[in-house]
Amino acid sequence: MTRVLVVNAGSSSLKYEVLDAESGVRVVAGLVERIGVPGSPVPDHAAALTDALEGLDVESIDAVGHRIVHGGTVFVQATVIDDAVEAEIERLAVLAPLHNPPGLLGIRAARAALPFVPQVAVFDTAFHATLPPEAYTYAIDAAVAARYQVRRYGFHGTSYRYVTRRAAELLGRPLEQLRQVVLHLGNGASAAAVAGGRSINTSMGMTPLEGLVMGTRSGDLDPAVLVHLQRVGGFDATALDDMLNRSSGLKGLGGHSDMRDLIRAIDSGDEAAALAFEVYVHRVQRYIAAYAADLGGIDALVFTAGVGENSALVRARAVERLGFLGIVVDAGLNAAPSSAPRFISPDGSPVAVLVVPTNEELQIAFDTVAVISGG
Ligand SMILES: Nc1ncnc2c1ncn2[C@@H]1O[C@H](COP(=O)(O)OP(=O)(O)O)[C@@H](O)[C@H]1O
Ligand SMILES: CC(=O)OP(=O)(O)O
Ligand SMILES: [Mg+2]
Repeated sequence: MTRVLVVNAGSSSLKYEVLDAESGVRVVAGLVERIGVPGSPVPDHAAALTDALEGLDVESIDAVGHRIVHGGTVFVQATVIDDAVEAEIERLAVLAPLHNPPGLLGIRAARAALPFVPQVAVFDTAFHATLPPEAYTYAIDAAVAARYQVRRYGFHGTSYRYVTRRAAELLGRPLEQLRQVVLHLGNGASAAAVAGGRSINTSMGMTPLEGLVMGTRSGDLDPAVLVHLQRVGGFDATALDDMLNRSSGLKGLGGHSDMRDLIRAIDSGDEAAALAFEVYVHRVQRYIAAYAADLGGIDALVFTAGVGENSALVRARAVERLGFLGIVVDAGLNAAPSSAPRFISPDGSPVAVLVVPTNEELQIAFDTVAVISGG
């Protein structure tokens, strides 16, 4: 039996689990949400982590798996952490300012608390190492891109790997034959086009800022907006970074980063919140259609993560105009509350639409054991 402690520092959450990597059975599970959200009792990831580690029986743990968001071009698979790996993750933090720093806090806290236990980093970027050049290349001056290592990476890869396999099982078809569009809609949100289990496009780019509208992040933007704000608004790099990553998205438009809070505000008649929701849904819809085109057709559309798993309203609105692609949801199936993986398209639909709860922790535990056992 191999007991793995998994630490998943999301941008607004800390998820930790101790699980038996052979059976997948959970021994301990904890979730701290709304980290840093105004009014929340949890100010930052460090506080959340200290509380988490205090409650654990460290003697029983054989390995620790850490979710690390940015692995750059160096880490294309899960890697045992030593001082050099830790330093490289720190160097990459500038490319994932909301994520690599809490990920590092997790590594440091766990290495201090469990100094003799192997620790493994499992990277969000790794799954997207298969992106073709036409998907990972930005159309900027190639010399500038090369000099500053500007390219797209993509994130949420651990989630995509787990969810696409589960979807294939549910469909009863080989993963290798499926064209899937997956929407990972959490606080951070992205879409991926997955052909035969390989990522061929994804909406996040060099950093987890590109693509969909998120809790506090803008997603896609005309880059000239940044130039304008620098020239006319006096914004410097820090101010831009802060605005785009922390005070944009649903929060910037509608005053709430958390989708539950946003929907509550809409229900009470808040027009700014309603506009934020429309912009969010419009963007999701566009990526579904674009990725169906990238794949040359779509067999399955899969919703996952906090919003994708729980908001029937977001799912219904996202596919509302996509009937021309064969994408429709059954209103009753979509609205039925459930935490199980399930179909929400009508029987016999040309495109299967599914809700598949992600399990990054389980995937990280498997990957951790595979790495330390040399598999
Ligand atoms: N029942 C629900 N309806 C709508 N949104 C929900 C629901 N439950 C959770 N969410 C949303 O899921 C998001 C958090 O997703 P999660 O995947 O946990 O985030 P993280 O990116 O931090 O890992 C929040 O916006 C939250 O409001
Ligand atoms: C990469 C990313 O945005 O992660 P999360 O959704 O957990 O914030
Ligand atoms: Mg997450």
